[in-house]
Amino acid sequence: MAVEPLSQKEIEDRLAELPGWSLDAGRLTRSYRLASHFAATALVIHVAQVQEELNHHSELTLGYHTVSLAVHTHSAGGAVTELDFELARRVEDLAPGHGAN
Ligand SMILES: C[C@H](O)[C@H](O)[C@H]1CNC2=NC(N)=NC(=O)C2=N1
Repeated sequence: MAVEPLSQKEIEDRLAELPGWSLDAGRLTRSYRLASHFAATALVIHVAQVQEELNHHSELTLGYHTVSLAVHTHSAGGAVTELDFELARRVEDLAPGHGAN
């Protein structure tokens, strides 16, 4: 997968397809709310599994009933790349199964 930095327009175009995600301080970010702390913890484990599969890792934060992600591509000097969007799409696909919104 290419690790070239995406342009602002490329980022905006991709974000338009990912409701709930935004660009904050140079990172793709999203927060999910879960029904319980255990549900939030289960989502963290699932996301960690996908991150290991992709070999692409976010700053993954577990709150009381929340899970937050912030991701950019270290090997691209901290730019946002397609690898970040690939992770975002995978998490968007699995989150509903956890009752996340
Ligand atoms: C050695 C290992 O493949 C690299 O450090 C991977 C690990 N996870 C990563 N995660 C992110 N967000 N960016 C990277 O460049 C990256 N590189």
